[in-house]
Amino acid sequence: MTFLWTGRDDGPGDAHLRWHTGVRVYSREPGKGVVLIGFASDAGVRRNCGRAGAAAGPYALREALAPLALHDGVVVEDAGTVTVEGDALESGQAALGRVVTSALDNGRLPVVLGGGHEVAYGTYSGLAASARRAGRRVGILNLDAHFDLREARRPTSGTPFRQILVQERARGADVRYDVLGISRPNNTRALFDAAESFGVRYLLDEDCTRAAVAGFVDDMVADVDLVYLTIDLDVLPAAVAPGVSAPAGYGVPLDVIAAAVRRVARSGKLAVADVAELNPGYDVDGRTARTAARLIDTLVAGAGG
Ligand SMILES: N=CN[C@@H](CCC(=O)O)C(=O)O
Ligand SMILES: [Mn+2]
Ligand SMILES: [Mn+2]
Repeated sequence: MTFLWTGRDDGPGDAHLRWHTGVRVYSREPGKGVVLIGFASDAGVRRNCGRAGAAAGPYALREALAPLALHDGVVVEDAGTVTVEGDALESGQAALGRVVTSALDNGRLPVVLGGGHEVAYGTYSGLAASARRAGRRVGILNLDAHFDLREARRPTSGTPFRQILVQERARGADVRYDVLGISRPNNTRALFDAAESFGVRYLLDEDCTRAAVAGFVDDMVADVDLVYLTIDLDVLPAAVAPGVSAPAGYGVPLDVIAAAVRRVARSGKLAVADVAELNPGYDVDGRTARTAARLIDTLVAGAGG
């Protein structure tokens, strides 16, 4: 479904600016600012035996962003949505990758609105194509209760980072993968072993204090040229993020996650970001969508739009 940016209008001019009045259609020309790209998919979640519904995520995220005030001359454009039809996940990820690459090549900060966490393979593919040409080293920072390093017969929402690491190491690329918010009871021993074998650095949810997270983020940022920030909303407590496939029984507090997002956004190295796993069908009064929209606004404001 095509989204129309509409909502409450208090009058003309910057003083009354909101997302729905400020967001423009993506020009596909060189420029600055953020480009929103939807990825309507839950094919990966379904393959991973999760609760379907994340395909409605991009629409619900735009709906939650629309009424928010837009400050400080931030520039946001909307490139529309890549839709995964049926089970055609791989071609959808490739299509998303092409849009991300073109936005990067035009000098923009792509912000992808998922979609299940299978969005990550598409987002990363788009970044990798452009980073490879420029010889830049990429770090992936995943805010997630899960490693998503599953070994599976075919790609799912639980496999994207294994796909990326296997593929990049085979071609000799030194991509770094760090995860904040891992829940020990929600990842099997096999997944912790996979993380160790890939040299993944992580912080458990219980250890995510503001100070620990700040150090963790700074360490990664200092070690890479470009950061891909991926936010799986199930990293948050179920009280603020009930509308996901796998709600957290513990979760990292919102203020800690917001501080991590702000820190990466202000680092000057953020190249691309995505928000994954919003499942509006399980949301409670738009709580998860509103939380996600707030994080996207923090990210966009921090990066300077
Ligand atoms: N993106 C998926 N992540 C999780 C889902 C876990 C669950 O459904 O309980 C995973 O595969 O580990
Ligand atoms: Mn997760
Ligand atoms: Mn995930």
